[in-house]
Amino acid sequence: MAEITLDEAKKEAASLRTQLNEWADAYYSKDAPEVEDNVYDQSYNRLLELEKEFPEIVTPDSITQRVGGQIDNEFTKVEHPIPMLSMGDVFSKDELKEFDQRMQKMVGHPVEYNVELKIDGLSLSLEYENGKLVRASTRGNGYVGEDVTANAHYIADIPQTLPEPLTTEVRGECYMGKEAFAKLNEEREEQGLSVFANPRNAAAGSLRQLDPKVTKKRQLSTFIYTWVNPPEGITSQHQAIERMHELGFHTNGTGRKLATLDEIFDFIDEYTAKRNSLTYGIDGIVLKIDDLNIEQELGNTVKVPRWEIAYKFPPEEQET
Ligand SMILES: NC(=O)c1cnc(N)c2cc(Br)sc12
Repeated sequence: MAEITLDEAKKEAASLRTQLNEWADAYYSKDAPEVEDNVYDQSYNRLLELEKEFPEIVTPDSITQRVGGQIDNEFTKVEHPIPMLSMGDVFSKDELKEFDQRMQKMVGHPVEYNVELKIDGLSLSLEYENGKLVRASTRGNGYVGEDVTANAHYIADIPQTLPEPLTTEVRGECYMGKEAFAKLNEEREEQGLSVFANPRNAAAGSLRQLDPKVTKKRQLSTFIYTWVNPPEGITSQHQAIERMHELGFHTNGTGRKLATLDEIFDFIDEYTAKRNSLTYGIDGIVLKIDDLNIEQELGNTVKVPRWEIAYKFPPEEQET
């Protein structure tokens, strides 16, 4: 950590707490996230770093002292032993090239990527015991999330029972399609209710409901893209997606295993052009090293996995 004085640490910590409280309130109390998960996580981790370096600056009301790290609410808390990390972002093809060079340097040879759409929703974990859905949870701060199992029973594309008695965990994105979003806001406007700013907020507000009957009335969907503990024989991300699809999970069929940057750039150009015509929101493209063993070897930094990156699109022009 760069050398800073106690006084500077106090000032920076106070500023981080104010900002994090505002973001957490927007996310947890208003279902209107103001920033992406990884922006929130960076500030939260910086505050943790300062409080670790200068324990005397910790205050009882600091957001790091709260159960789950955020404003507590009525949801049962769920620990994520394998954290639901966000992911690093890049905003240009040059930066993607640097990422690829970094991967090749670390791995020692060229790597293949599974390239997938980055869905604009909120992260969701699904846990199964002997093939039965026993728990669904949000990411929360990545380490502690909220139990939304009762609501997950009302999301049509989530398999409540698997065709095999697997005890396993998968993760993905809960989202609201553009059509369902427009219909929901139309209904809310007719009822004189506030409207959701975007499908992501609508999905958050519909999944993070204390009353499952409200979730039941909303048309939520999922795309599942991570197998936390894949069975023997599943050695690549591409294979994991295919097998999860066979087990009944709703996976996004656009993923491709690509080996060259030119192919990846073509994929980015293709979905930049297709973005507005998709029935769901995307905010970028995700590159993941396809070989799961390499992913394991590379592991994560304190904040994000080393082996994947999100290429972010510019914000969508709002239709006037
Ligand atoms: N395809 C994917 O891996 C993917 C899609 N959509 C997202 N919002 C995210 C977020 C993380 Br973290 S990974 C991922």
